[in-house]
Amino acid sequence: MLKVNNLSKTYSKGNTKAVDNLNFSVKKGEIFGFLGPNGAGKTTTIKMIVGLLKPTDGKVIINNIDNQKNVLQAKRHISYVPDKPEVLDKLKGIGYLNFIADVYGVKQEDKRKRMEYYLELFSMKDAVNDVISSYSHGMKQKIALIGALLHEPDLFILDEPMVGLDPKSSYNLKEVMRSRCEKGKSVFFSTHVLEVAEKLCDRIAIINKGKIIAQGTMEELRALEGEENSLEKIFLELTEK
Ligand SMILES: Nc1ncnc2c1ncn2[C@@H]1O[C@H](COP(=O)(O)OP(=O)(O)OP(=O)(O)O)[C@@H](O)[C@H]1O
Repeated sequence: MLKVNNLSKTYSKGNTKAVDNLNFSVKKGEIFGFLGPNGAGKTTTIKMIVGLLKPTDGKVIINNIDNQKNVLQAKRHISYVPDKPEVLDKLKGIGYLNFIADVYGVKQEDKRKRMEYYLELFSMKDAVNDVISSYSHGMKQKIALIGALLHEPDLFILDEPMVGLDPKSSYNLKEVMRSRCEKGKSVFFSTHVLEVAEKLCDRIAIINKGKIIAQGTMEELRALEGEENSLEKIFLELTEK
């Protein structure tokens, strides 16, 4: 589903590599967690995966499509929700959702059913006719999430998705992530919430100072640092080395 090959990024302002030769892949039907301390390179990596930043080196392949050679085709397979979603403020929630569904060519009947389902799930039915500029941070995040789910992406990419969500919405989002994987779709997300990663992810990669320092299933990560260790302990031990 997603292959990241020798991916690097050096910002023109900085001398050091923000992302340094990353290699990993996300399989069909898998939830993949991307963990790392502040400034480790998570957002930079995600922006390269979704085609918002040009890599200095390396490749991103989405469903066998090189995202630098065929940006639009690659984008059809993904949805991305950034950590601070910038949804079109002047639109009403419903206008935004219709706009996104039309961009992706979602059929009317599918659009109606999916909107109804996700608006109910994320308690946004009452707010959908209000202007987005009147929404709270969490509500903006939820309308962005709903918009991102309308075209049933093969790969759902989320940067810090739990930040700003109330417990019920956070729980529901985790359920959505699980159900996407049961349908053979994939999820890639960054998080600082280690308990979420531990419970939810099939595989995890830990990035520190631009480099992946460990990746694998929870069992494989535990084998690196000791059988009994929680992800928190493994994370702290690996990132403080
Ligand atoms: N536009 C930019 N120009 C120059 N340097 C940048 C830019 N964006 C990020 N960086 C640098 O790249 C490195 C990685 O940043 P990035 O935002 O990818 O980290 P992150 O893991 O997402 O961090 P956080 O968890 O704090 O959000 C940092 O050293 C940061 O200062």
